[in-house]
Amino acid sequence: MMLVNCTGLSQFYGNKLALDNVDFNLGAGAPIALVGPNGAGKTTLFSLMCGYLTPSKGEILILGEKPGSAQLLGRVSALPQDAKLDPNLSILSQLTLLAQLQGMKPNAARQEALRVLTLVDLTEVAGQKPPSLSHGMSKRVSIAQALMGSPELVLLDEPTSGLDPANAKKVRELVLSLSGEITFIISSHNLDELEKLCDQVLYLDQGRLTQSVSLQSRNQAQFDYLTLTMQSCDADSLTKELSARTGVIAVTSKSSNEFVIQYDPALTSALEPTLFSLFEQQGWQYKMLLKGRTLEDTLFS
Ligand SMILES: Nc1ncnc2c1ncn2[C@@H]1O[C@H](COP(=O)(O)OP(=O)(O)OP(=O)(O)O)[C@@H](O)[C@H]1O
Repeated sequence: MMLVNCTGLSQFYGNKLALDNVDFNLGAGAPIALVGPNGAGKTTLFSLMCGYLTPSKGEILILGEKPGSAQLLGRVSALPQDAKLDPNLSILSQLTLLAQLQGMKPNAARQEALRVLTLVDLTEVAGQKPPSLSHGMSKRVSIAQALMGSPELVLLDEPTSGLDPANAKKVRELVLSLSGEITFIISSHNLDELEKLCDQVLYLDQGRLTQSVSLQSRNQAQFDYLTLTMQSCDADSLTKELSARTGVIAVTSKSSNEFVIQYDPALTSALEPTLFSLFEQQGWQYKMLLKGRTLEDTLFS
């Protein structure tokens, strides 16, 4: 069974069309990214998947059921963009209460609350109330809440916004470690992060689904890419020299020291050694050479 089926999905707020005839199907598996500029309709799509909104037109099914239906209780959960915790209850009490609302007995609910707090590395704040937590800690508590029970689908809206780099990394590691059991759909503006986590990317723009990119099939494409960052070089000479190498199809400069090289792997067995000897001949220093191209380049070039 598909995890999400979306057919002709449209959503109006009054006269404002926030989602425009969106169609896609998603299977269970590796994390899926939902990307798009501000106002593209990402939160609206999440709200429809959670059952907070009813579609104006079209249909959405999660695990074959209508979002919000009793059959999905405990199987789908979400970290909303502006998740709020109850300021008057300790973290442990409110997570325990939420676990009880999922049908657990008080003792089991408390154990479950402690289990998810351990996952986000926050057992030490179990007895504290939300106002004494930092923004990043509150965010991790909300992520813990989304992991309670055994959900099959977890929707994370901007899970690392406002987190420091170390905690953002912890959240990414947690998502990866759980992604064998849970399918995550992650909305974020951080393309570098999504690239590390996701195999598939849905790109929304002005309410329309304009691209659905599989990062795996991107790696099996006819042409390959290298992304090159130079320490020092003459950009025009470098572009000219690179373009003259066998198998190179195009060289695009992203900035004065960053270049994307598109090449045909059938015509050159290994381009990298050729590049290294070119740098040596010319006395150019490179900083970084990456196989492939970034998600940003894939979506916007
Ligand atoms: N409750 C609402 N009433 C009226 N218009 C709304 C409402 N919620 C969203 N919109 C509009 O619908 C469109 C899509 O909004 P949405 O919040 O889904 O976008 P988003 O992709 O999540 O944006 P962001 O990246 O800024 O969070 C926007 O034009 C927004 O102004």
